[in-house]
Amino acid sequence: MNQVLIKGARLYGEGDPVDVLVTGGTISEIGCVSAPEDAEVIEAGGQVLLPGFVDLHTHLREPGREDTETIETGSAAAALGGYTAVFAMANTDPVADNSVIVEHVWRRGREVGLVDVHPVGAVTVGLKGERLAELGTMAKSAAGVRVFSDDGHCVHDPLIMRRALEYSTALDVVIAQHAEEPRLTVGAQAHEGEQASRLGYAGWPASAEESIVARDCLLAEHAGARLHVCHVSTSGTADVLRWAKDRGTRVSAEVTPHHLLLTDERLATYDPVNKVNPPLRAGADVEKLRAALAEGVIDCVATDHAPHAPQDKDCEWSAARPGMLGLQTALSVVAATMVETGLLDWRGVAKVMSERPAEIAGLPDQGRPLAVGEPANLALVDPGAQWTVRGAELASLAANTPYEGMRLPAVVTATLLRGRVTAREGKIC
Ligand SMILES: NC(=O)N[C@@H](CC(=O)O)C(=O)O
Ligand SMILES: [Zn+2]
Ligand SMILES: [Zn+2]
Repeated sequence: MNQVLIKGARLYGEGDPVDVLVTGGTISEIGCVSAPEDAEVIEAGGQVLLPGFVDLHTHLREPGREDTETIETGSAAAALGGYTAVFAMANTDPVADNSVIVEHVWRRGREVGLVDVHPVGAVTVGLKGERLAELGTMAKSAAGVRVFSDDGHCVHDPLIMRRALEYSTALDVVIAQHAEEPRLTVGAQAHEGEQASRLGYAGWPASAEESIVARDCLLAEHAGARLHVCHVSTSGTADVLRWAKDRGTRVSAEVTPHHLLLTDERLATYDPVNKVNPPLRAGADVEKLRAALAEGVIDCVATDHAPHAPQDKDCEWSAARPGMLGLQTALSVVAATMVETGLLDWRGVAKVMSERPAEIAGLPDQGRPLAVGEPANLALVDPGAQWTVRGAELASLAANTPYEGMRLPAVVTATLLRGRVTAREGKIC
């Protein structure tokens, strides 16, 4: 049986270094272990061992835009970023609104084998917001869809959203909402505020997000359903989430690394690499989002990894597509914004990047404790190392990273999926 020995790792960055032996797909021994014959040995030198990361929000672009990302290249980016499971959004072409597409994505992910690729099913047919898609058929398909979202679009019709939430309770699935009241964002190009006025962009108001989140929390509460809020970007949304959670609403939420680090000040260059939906917000929002994540008001970090072709990004701002790469930089941005600031320790990072997202999506074998008998889905992180981001060197087919040339802390040095090394020292295995 395949064996891997991780020598001298600090579990969750705590205590003295220990050796972790992985046999088959399982952690078989923790302590002082001498290397069995034939075991692959990883010298950890005191690095931080965490459960493999789980991304609830990834765009892999297959089928339809294989020129920007495929399940294979996106899986490689995920493995290099420390991920062992990703949720592939439904806004592909054709849309993942039926069991044929979700089963294709699921099977292709298995064939590539670098990360568990879980397809997200669309809530409405063709993401049009008019008719519910066949949620039950997708949930019962081989792909076993557990998360549904029209991401890229908001399920804005309250009657359709109510029906989706009610239907979801019988299937025990979660509806993930891209919260954007479309009537409030017609022509919107940037966060509504001083910067947008100065640059002459139509504003994307915070209330477009907050009004939908408040509405959906109430709809979910009345339906007894589970709601997940995608890419929270405003301070007011954090307040609404706290209010809803205090009432006992079954709501969870994610924040992206870019909304934890970047502000709309970046827009001064007019470079569309900074264009994203929801838009980069003000400094006060960023501060509030970090605090809300540290407190658990926001449950987890999700990348919203959104690859785009050069011709869709290197153009006039208003014509450019929104979205930015995220899988390979997420851990480092979380280290910079949450760990170096003292807001989270590494155990906290395990919670927001692995344990909570696995719970939200109902994955039984991810986000598990680092203990004997548990599945060996692992990420090894060198907390003291730094690296310089180069879009062209990332595994994604696209290169639209907003962190180009930035020096970031913390490097993922190895990733294990069910005991198999998928990435090591920046290379795919
Ligand atoms: N985040 C983005 O700006 N873009 C996403 C869609 C989305 O997440 O809303 C995309 O698919 O490119
Ligand atoms: Zn979205
Ligand atoms: Zn998205």
